[in-house]
Amino acid sequence: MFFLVDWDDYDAALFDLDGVLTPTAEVHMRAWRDLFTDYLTLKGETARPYAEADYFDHIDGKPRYDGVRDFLASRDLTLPEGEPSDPASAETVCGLGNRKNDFFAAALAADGVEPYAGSVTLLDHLEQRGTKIAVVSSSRNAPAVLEAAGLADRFEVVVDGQVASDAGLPGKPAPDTYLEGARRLGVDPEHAVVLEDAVSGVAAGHAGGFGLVVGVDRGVGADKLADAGADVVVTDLAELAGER
Ligand SMILES: O=P(O)(O)OC[C@H]1O[C@@H](O)[C@H](O)[C@@H](O)[C@@H]1O
Repeated sequence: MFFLVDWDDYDAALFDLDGVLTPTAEVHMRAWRDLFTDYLTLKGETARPYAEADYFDHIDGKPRYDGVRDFLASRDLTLPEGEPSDPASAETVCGLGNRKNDFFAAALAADGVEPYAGSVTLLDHLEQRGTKIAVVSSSRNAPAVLEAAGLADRFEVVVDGQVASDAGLPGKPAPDTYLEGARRLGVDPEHAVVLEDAVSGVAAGHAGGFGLVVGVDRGVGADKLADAGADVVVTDLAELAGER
């Protein structure tokens, strides 16, 4: 059998979470749809209604408030930034982001989350061969999602949205959070693999000079991931769990 990655060439793998290890990109996607559909309707805005493509084009993979700001900009709308502590009722970038988080948290509590089976197969494979692993997620919910999915104990290094915000690191598509993940693992980015399902995340891995960027196509499209800098594109991480 032919495998796409020769793990002997790399010391570490840095995984995005939502859409790569767990199917929670869909949960985020629905929460964003609920937020912006309500928001545009209640405002009586004449702006084009929210559509599924908006998630992939403006929001996917980015930190919470960047997603709000970038979607509003796509409709020529601006709001005051506000503060992360803003209540969900506040009409600010942070308030809307926190409103979306209420939708996300309710769905996570109601439905729980199971990791992708193929992703667990790859994690087991890497653990067996001693390859270092980390999670690099834009989400402030990453620790809760890892816990709910039963994956928390597998990762000593987790760079999430809260860690990035505390350290003042710009979010994806900037490479900084992935570079921080590599630094915390003690590996050279050239000898590490980034695994990402979002265009913004693939672009971050590419900009960071990582040895290999794997695009995981969960609906974005292989062409878009390759255009953003993915070296290989797979649809299931089990495709990478073997020796070449
Ligand atoms: O959970 P948070 O902190 O609101 O972060 C949201 C973002 O988290 C990312 O991991 C997802 O890929 C994004 O699409 C999502 O919008």
